[in-house]
Amino acid sequence: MNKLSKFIAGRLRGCGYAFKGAILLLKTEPSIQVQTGIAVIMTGLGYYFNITSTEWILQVFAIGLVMGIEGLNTTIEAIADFIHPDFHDKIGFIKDVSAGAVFIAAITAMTIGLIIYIPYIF
Ligand SMILES: Nc1ncnc2c1ncn2[C@@H]1O[C@H](COP(=O)(O)OP(=O)(O)OP(=O)(O)O)[C@@H](O)[C@H]1O
Repeated sequence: MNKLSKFIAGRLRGCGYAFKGAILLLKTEPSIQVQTGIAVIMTGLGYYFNITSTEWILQVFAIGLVMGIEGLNTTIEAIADFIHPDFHDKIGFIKDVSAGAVFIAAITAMTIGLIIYIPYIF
């Protein structure tokens, strides 16, 4: 196998692991399941109100932002629990700021949603 084929095979294997990770998140993480439900509802609303291409881009971006950061939050929680299963102030801080990042993304997504849909509803 030459260098390029090895490189491509490695990237494809990486995509496979990443896909497996996304499926694991969907199967095991309640917050991701809720966010997937919200994403489906928002997609339905997008079709119902026939939102513009720019609004679709913003909506898809907002959904991806929240779910991506939630995935990272899950990872950080899992690492924290693995390296230090007992109670520790530092672990509490790490988990709190990680959850804070999800909160910021969620508020951003909610604001985008309100800016898009308020003019269609009222
Ligand atoms: N080992 C620990 N040491 C100190 N504080 C902790 C520890 N584990 C959890 N906490 C505190 O409890 C909060 C919730 O932690 P937990 O791991 O249950 O996350 P969660 O937000 O409930 O995550 P999920 O619902 O995604 O499992 C943390 O943000 C932190 O304040």
